[in-house]
Amino acid sequence: MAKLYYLDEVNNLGYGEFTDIFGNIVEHCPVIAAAVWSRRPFSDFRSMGKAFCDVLDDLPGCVKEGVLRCHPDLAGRLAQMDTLTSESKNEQKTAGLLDLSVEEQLLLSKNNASYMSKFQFPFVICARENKKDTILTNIVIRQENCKDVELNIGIEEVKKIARLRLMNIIEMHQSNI
Ligand SMILES: NC(=O)N[C@H]1NC(=O)NC1=O
Repeated sequence: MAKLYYLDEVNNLGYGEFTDIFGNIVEHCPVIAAAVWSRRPFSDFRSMGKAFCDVLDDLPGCVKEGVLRCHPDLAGRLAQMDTLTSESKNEQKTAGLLDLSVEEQLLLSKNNASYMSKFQFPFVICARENKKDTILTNIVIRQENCKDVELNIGIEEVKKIARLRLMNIIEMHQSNI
């Protein structure tokens, strides 16, 4: 089990250590953690989570697209090669995406490709808050949206993923130190 950090420890970290620890709160985007560092001290878990959300909200649209592009396709090539980050692998596993039937795999691959071709960024959804059936439904429905709407939905999903990843690293109980 990975070490859990108390907020008072987090508030005292230098930016190098902070970025090492929180660099994948947003998938493959350590620059977001490096920006969040300067928003310390955090009074509670909520304010730390909000700092990640605020940095994401402040990004221009083209960089938000870049953040989405740092996410792997669900049950895509990286999953098949077993080269996902440990966070993404656990999330995809929890949703049942690493255990698809041949038909489900083909359906998801086809929709990953058509979504990408329409929006030029991958379909992003918080896998831990969904199951494979809702993901397979959502990837079809969301292709009806326009690009601006999908960019916003994608970033909101990144925030949900970030909040759950943060919960795995931050000790929620008060430190007695
Ligand atoms: N494409 C996509 O949604 N990927 C992400 N979703 C999630 O919960 N973890 C991921 O890596």
